[in-house]
Amino acid sequence: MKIPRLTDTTLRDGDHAVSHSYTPEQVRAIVKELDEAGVPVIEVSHGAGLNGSTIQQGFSTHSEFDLIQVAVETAQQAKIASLFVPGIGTSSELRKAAEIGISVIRIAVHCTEADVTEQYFRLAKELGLEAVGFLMMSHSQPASVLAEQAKLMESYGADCIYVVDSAGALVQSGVRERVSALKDALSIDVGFHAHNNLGLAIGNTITALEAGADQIDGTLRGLGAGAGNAPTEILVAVLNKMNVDTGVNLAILMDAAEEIVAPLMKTPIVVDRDNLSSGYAGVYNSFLLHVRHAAEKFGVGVSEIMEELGKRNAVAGQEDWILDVAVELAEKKGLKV
Ligand SMILES: C[C@H](O)CC(=O)C(=O)O
Ligand SMILES: [Mn+2]
Repeated sequence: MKIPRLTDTTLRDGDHAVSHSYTPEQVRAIVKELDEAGVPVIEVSHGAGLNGSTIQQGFSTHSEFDLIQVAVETAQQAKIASLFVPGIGTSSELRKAAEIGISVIRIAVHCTEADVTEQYFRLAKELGLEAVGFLMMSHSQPASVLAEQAKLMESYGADCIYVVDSAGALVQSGVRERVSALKDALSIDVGFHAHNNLGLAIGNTITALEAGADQIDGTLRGLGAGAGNAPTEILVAVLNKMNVDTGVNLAILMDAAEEIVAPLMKTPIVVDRDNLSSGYAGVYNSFLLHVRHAAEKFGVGVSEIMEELGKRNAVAGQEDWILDVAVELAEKKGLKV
């Protein structure tokens, strides 16, 4: 197995889990440790990507550009990345992040919408950025469709394409099929981004590497949307045991996870009924907190809402469906709405 490039997204995927409340001091502390540990890429931005601080996606406590600035100033060796979702972010935010000093932009779309990314890949290359394609909700399409979408992004100038298990819905055979299909179709790197809704984030990430993935994601303590991601410190420990030396210092990661990130978590990230029902139904992890609020407001179950959203194949940007489903379920039960 080749040595993968590791991206830590505690300060982006984890932003969902802390309800977009990261402070400059927290960003400085986490970047310092990840950088000293030798993590090559650190992703920092609103959980929904640049310009994500909105009523729909959740307002940030601090300007993401201030947080990105802190990260760029703190990192000595690590590249700083940001996420970009067309339709949430615009070219001006992409330019601003490049001016601040990010080196990598990860352009994320639903896995059938690659065609809307062309202008942003072109702009990213014009700005001298490494450009990574993020095919979100990759469980929802067969490997052949993902390969077609990935080839489109490659033609636009992408340097790597990720299979993104946004719902944590993939089992290992599904990971293997998708990563292998992209490896066969592309001449650029392939990555994998896991969520842990079925308790498979580590296993799926190792399966992705065995299928040829070149890049993988993790978050300290697994701090990410919903059921969280593959914990970076566990990934490095497992890879060490497999004699795959990422060059990342495990002890520093373990201390950072234990002493900096864990205290930020209001509740530990576990695969509870909410997260399991979400992954089982194939619902986007960043819907979780919105679904919990709607379930409480209308007196219906989280898992009931998740099951219905899964049936409707809700995708990023359709957070408004959460309220519709909650109201319909409450009305069916004869509850006051
Ligand atoms: C915008 C999403 O949070 C990107 C991501 O991390 C995922 O789809 O998973
Ligand atoms: Mn994610």
